[in-house]
Amino acid sequence: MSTTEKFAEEASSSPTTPVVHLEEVGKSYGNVHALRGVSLAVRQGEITCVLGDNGAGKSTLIKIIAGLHEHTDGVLSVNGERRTFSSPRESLDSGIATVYQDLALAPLMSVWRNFFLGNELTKAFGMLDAAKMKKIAHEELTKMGISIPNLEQPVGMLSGGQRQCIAIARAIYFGAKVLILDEPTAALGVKQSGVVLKYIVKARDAGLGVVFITHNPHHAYLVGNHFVVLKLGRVALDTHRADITLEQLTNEMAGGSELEALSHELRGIEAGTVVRPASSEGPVRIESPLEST
Ligand SMILES: Nc1ncnc2c1ncn2[C@@H]1O[C@H](COP(=O)(O)OP(=O)(O)OP(=O)(O)O)[C@@H](O)[C@H]1O
Repeated sequence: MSTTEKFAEEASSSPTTPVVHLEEVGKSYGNVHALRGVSLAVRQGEITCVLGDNGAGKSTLIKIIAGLHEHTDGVLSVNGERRTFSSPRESLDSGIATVYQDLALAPLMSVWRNFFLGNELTKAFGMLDAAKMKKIAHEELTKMGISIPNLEQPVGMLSGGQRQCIAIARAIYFGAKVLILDEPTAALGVKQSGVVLKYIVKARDAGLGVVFITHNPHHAYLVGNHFVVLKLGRVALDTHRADITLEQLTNEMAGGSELEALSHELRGIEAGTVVRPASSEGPVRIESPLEST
């Protein structure tokens, strides 16, 4: 069975009560309505993919759940309890771990120090228990199948994919119930993206509710159980895996009618003439019928 088929097969699970629930949530920055009437149910043991183009409101949504911004409308509940987080610590204390694309770890610190960052183990007289932390970090990373030969290495020397995987393993070890991943594959190549997607699936299989923010419908469809597409701050689509194909999801992301218009425009360009500049090294200019008015 191919990895794609395996992910697809694993990505079907039964619905449970939402661990994080947004009902008609809105957020305004002065006159700017970044989010309006957004409802979202995040369930444990499921990967909820939140997709959207630039400016769709994905970051704002994460910031509300992660405690960086307070919502201005609607209701946010965690485990059925109404909440408004006024700090990231409050969100973390509720079992919600957020991994940001660039800020996941401290680049100059070693792998094991990063694993325990903010949760350091101490022994007598408040001394750091380095030996114990190294041992646990090694065991936990190995358990996840993450192979980092030297845990003394600064995290900044690792690949972006390895850094994301360490951040995911750390969240699982420290007992997160919900894992929010902010575009974890955006800066990665195909192979590294695959590795990170594998750990996203592991986090789900460990029982976490995963919120996977992405621009990429292909990555989302490989692992997702539930898909929410945001457009201009509103939910444009909220559906489950059984009810949508990759093609439909991709089309939805591109925006059905916008895609139609683009395809029309491209047909026009194809029908145009290619004009080479005098210097053969210069850019190729395509004269399209759309330009010649
Ligand atoms: N602090 C802020 N003050 C004013 N407007 C903001 C602020 N943060 C976001 N916005 C606006 O809210 C809207 C949604 O932005 P947001 O960053 O949440 O979108 P996004 O989907 O994360 O986009 P991207 O993929 O580009 O990061 C945008 O119009 C943006 O300009």
